Amino acid sequence: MIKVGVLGARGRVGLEVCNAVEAAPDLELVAALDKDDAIEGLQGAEVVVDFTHPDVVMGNLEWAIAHGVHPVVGTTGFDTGRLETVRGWLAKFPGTNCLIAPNFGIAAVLMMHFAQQAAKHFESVEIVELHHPNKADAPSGTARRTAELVAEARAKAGLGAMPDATSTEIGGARGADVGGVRVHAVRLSGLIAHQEVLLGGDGEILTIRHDTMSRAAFTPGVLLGVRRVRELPGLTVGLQPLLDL
Ligand SMILES: NC(=O)C1=CN([C@@H]2O[C@H](COP(=O)(O)OP(=O)(O)OC[C@H]3O[C@@H](n4cnc5c(N)ncnc54)[C@H](OP(=O)(O)O)[C@@H]3O)[C@@H](O)[C@H]2O)C=CC1
Ligand SMILES: O=C(O)C1=N[C@H](C(=O)O)C[C@H](O)C1
Repeated sequence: MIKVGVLGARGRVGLEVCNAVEAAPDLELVAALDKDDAIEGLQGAEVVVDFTHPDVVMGNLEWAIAHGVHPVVGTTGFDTGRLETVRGWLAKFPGTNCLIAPNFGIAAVLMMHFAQQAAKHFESVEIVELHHPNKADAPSGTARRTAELVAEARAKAGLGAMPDATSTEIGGARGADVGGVRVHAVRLSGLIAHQEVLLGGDGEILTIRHDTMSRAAFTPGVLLGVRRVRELPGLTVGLQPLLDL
């Protein structure tokens, strides 16, 4: 049995994770903590799942890594600076590993992977992410990571800047620039989490779309991370390596 703690246990995703851990025969839910619960309640957990808030996740990670609890992190807001800080903490505690994935949905991971593969074949790529209006961060962690993967693939293929004649703009109209890839964020009641990657070339458009229909969609990927994190040394970013992609 793997002893699992959950941070953000009363949140939209945390609730689903607690239910999934409790239903899994090889996992034991030993702590379900939310805002205002002392983090020391994680003592005794081997793995901690974090679905909290970008403002608090770094403090949670610092505590967990220093106490030998392997974090599996869904909370977003990670840029290269934050990832470097986590690597620094892990270097001080080499027995502890950490998995940070901007999206635990298997289909979402495939969408990112397909976008990365397709990127080198197209002159233009833009990303539109669409989420529920309670989301704290924009653009989404998934969109940010997709843009980074697309930018890496374009650089590797020797592609330069995308065509764009915009010379007059109301601020924000062309979205955020993530490594040269434009990312547009929609916040709309009724949505959960959705993304389109638009790839344009010579007389052809390829659209790769992903839709999250229920937050239970994140739990198989989270449980995969919980089962595997102890054998993944250091920091792993994204679920791709666990899916043999
Ligand atoms: N990687 C992935 O696959 C996915 C990632 N996410 C990300 O996960 C995060 C959470 O999303 P979601 O569940 O929708 O958000 P919610 O706001 O529904 O849940 C977050 C929960 O964490 C609680 N919380 C706040 N601070 C702390 C703390 N210090 N310790 C413990 N709990 C705390 C919140 O309490 P209170 O409400 O009182 O502040 C709330 O109950 C976001 O960053 C989101 O982008 C979401 C879906 C999938
Ligand atoms: O806040 C959310 O809801 C989600 N957050 C993650 C992100 O920012 O990419 C994953 C998914 O999009 C749902």
